[in-house]
Amino acid sequence: MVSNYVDEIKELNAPNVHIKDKERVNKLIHDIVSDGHPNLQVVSDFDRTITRQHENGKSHLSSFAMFSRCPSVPKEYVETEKRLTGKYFPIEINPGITHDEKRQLMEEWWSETENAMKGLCVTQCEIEETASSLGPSLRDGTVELFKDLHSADVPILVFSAGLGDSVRAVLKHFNVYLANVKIISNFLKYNDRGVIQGFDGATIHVLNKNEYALQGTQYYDLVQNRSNVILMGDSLGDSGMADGVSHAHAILKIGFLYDHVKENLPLFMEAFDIVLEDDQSMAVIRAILKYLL
Ligand SMILES: Nc1nc2c(ncn2[C@@H]2O[C@H](COP(=O)(O)O)[C@@H](O)[C@H]2O)c(=O)[nH]1
Ligand SMILES: [Mg+2]
Repeated sequence: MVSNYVDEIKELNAPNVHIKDKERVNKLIHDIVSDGHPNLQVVSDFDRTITRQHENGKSHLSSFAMFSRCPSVPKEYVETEKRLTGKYFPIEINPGITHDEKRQLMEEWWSETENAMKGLCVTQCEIEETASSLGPSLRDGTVELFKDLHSADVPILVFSAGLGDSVRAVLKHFNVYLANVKIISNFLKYNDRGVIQGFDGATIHVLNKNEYALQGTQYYDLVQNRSNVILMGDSLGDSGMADGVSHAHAILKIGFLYDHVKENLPLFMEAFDIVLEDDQSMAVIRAILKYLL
């Protein structure tokens, strides 16, 4: 029986892997392995977690950015989206801004984005075609990971503060929008003439995922009896994505760190059990799952 997973799993011994408490990680992996896949669920962020943070040094398009590439999107929206992203993205990844101040600024970003989308006529078909033509690269091993989890009937919640319509389109493009995958995100609301009215339901941004009430959702009913979670995210706010899984027993949190590494590393090591510095793959979660799939 393996007792020291951290030492045994070679992917956890690479120089870009940072673990604050190895004993804790060993215990979490032990509980997840011994309880088996019937007790497991995976909760993952989308933008820059399922998609890569960068490829050949170029950062990747977010799900919102993909929407702005749709042919029907007017120049005014494209310019607004570019201006807002140029203003707010540096704030999002800036470790020197307090949580409360950043939260207010993120709420502003999402609200201004939603207002700019109102009145546009962009069909789901166009969003899917654009995602297919632009499709950002997924982390290496993502398709295999999703297929392995599907074969073992392990639910995956893709919990995104991005644009759910683009998230779904990308997963469909890579044929990983499988029966075990659920998406909770900002989906577009249309009127009966196909005109965008805004987001459907409460807005999810990068700093309120921990408050999003998973209870009462179709996903929550699906995972009632699954007490163990492997959580993956690229933003500090992602570490709270499983807070809504009230019955959770072992929650193993994997954080993908890329921006402002020196300043962010201590914060990420507090928020995540395993921090992967500039790792554009799913190698670590797949190495852990080898023990139970
Ligand atoms: N290019 C744009 N990116 C945006 C915009 N609003 C938010 N965002 C990015 O989305 C992610 C959230 O998605 P998640 O799946 O990671 O939760 C966030 O990190 C922002 O950088 C926008 O208007 N344009
Ligand atoms: Mg993200």
